[in-house]
This record gives sequence, C-alpha cells and structure tokens, in this order.
Amino acid sequence: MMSATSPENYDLLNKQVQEVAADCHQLPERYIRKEDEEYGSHTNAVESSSTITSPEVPVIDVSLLNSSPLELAKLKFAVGSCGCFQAINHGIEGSFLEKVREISRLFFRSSVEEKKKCLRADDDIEGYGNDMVLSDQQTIDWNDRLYLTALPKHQQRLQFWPQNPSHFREVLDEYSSKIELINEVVLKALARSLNLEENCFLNQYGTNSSMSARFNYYPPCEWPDKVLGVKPHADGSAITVLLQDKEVEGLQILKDDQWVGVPIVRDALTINVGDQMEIMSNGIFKSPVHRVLINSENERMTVAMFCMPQTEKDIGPEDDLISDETPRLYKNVTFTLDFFFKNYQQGRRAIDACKI
Ligand SMILES: O=C(O)CCC(=O)C(=O)O
Ligand SMILES: [Fe+2]
Repeated sequence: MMSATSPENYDLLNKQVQEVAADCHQLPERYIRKEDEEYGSHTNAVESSSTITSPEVPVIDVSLLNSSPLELAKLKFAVGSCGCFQAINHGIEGSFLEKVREISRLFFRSSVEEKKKCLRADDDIEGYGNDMVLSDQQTIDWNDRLYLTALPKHQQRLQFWPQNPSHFREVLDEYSSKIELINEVVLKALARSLNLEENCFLNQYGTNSSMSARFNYYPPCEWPDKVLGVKPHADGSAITVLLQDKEVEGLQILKDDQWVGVPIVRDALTINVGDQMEIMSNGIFKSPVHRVLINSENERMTVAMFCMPQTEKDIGPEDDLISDETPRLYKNVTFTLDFFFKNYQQGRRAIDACKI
C-alpha cells in the first residue's frame, strides 16, 4: 500500500485525472471506490446505473412561478421530495448556455501547461485541480475541476481565472449575473410556497451574497464501475444551478434509498437545494445526496453554480416555521467551506453536525 508521501503517490496526486486517464493501463488504487466509505451506503441504496426518469425529477417552468399557484405547488413538492428539479424557461437563452459550455470545453482542452497556470494550492479549493486530498485513505474522484469565486466580484481571485480562452472572464461574469437573477426568483418562490414573506431567505443571504462556479471535467474511464466522478455528497450551498453536459448523463440523486438518474432536458438547468436551504426551511426542503457515474466512452463536462449567503454569515431556520408541532431541527450556523469539506472528505454530511 502506498503512503501519502511515497514517490508513486506524490506523483499520482500531482497529476490531474485527465493526465492519469490519458496514460492508464491499470487503474491506480487511489481512485478505486470503497463503498463502505460512501454515505448513502448505509442505506439500502440500489446499485443501478439505469435512468429512472420522470416523474422523479419534475420539470418546473420558472417563468410561471410568479403567476401560477399550480407551478408553485409543483416546485414545493419537488424540493420537498427529491430536492431537485429541471428548470425551464429560466430566462437564459440556449445560445448563451452554449457559450458557457464552450469556455469550459476550451479550458479543459487547452494544454496541461496552460491549465496549470490556474493550478490551486494543495490546501486551497480555489483554482484548477483534482479532488482535494485531506487524508491518506481518501478515494479520489475521477474528476478534474476549476473552482472559482464568481460573486461578490471583489472576492474574485483572478490569478486562478483562465486567460485562455480570452473571453472566459466576460462569459463567466455574465453567466453569474444571470444565475443571480434565477437564484432570486427561485428563493422568493420557495419562500412564498411556504407562506413566508418572499424575501426572507434572501435576507438571510445578507447584502453580499456569494456564488462559486465549479467547472467539472470527467474523462472516460475503462473501469467505470470502479470509480466515481464525484462521490456521494450533498451541496453546502443554498441552491445549486447545474448546467449539464449536452449529451452525456451521469448525475444521480438518492431518493427513497434508490439512485435515480437525472436526465438531460434540453436547455434546462438542473437546480438542487443545498444544506443551507434545508436548514433555513427547517428541514422542509431536502438537500439531496447525489453522485456522478463515469462511463467508458465519453467525456462529460458540467458547470455547477453554488448560490449561497455571504461569507461568514450565520443562517438558521425561519422563525415562522418553528412551532410546537414542528420544532426547530437545526442550530444557527455559519456554513464555511472548511466546515463543509472536513465533513465531506470524511464521508459525513456537514448538515448532520448542525442538527439539534
Ligand atoms: O457534474 C455533475 O453532474 C454534478 C456535480 C456536483 O455534484 C458538484 O459539482 O457538486
Ligand atoms: Fe454536488
């Protein structure tokens, strides 16, 4: 068994998955999944890569959320059951979504030297790199990512932003502004669906709400059953807006102890609730555990935008949701990245540490 400091391991951990995949005759041990480490494994989760589609992940017309009580009820049901929905008519043109996919593709297809200009530090999440390694035993996800703070703008760390393609920054800035509008519409609708004042969740965000972008690249793998693109986790955001690959599926959510495939819906954005929304809604909305499967033939690229309260802002269940019948389930907490990742890499859910 290699140790973290052995030359082989050092070499491996310094390689991005894309490099490992390009020169892979045998799957390195560090990538081989160990099911007993994966949360979701203590459940009876059925191992299946089959895609159970509708009606598991409802399609919601965002443009109707202000006017249609029926659409609002559908939204409430979706986030209260699987914690996830496919947003259509969200206000972003399909052609713009293509531009976002394009900057991702151009970045991941640029040379190793070019990408390494954005390389993250070993102990930092921001920048380009593979799974952050926090322990010797940790299985590494079959995924390279570029993680960037998108908002607030004064917190952007531009040294990690690709210079190539040259329009990368312009497109990501524009995309973040558009996602901010969707975040606002969805958060207001979520509040109204619970008969709360519509700004209550946004007020918990504070004045400088944050957004991070995670560009995911999953190379194909000859041993798709032995690796995971992303191990089971729930997001630490309030909501996550995911732009899926145009053709290649892989995302699954855990629903009623079954892994359910999240299909690709043309021009839709896949939105899931994160831990901070589960807390603010006192557990009514569910932050779903999800994972990513790999396939042997096709690469897959996605872009996740994590929308959340301003850094260091504490959040908690809305007072109006707490009663004798529905007691407070979570403490008030400050959901920092550090707190989230320490739990995540040890196979625990951060939200469990917030329970009363
Ligand atoms: O790529 C995907 O389908 C999901 C990625 C994801 O869960 C994440 O980045 O948190
Ligand atoms: Fe996620």
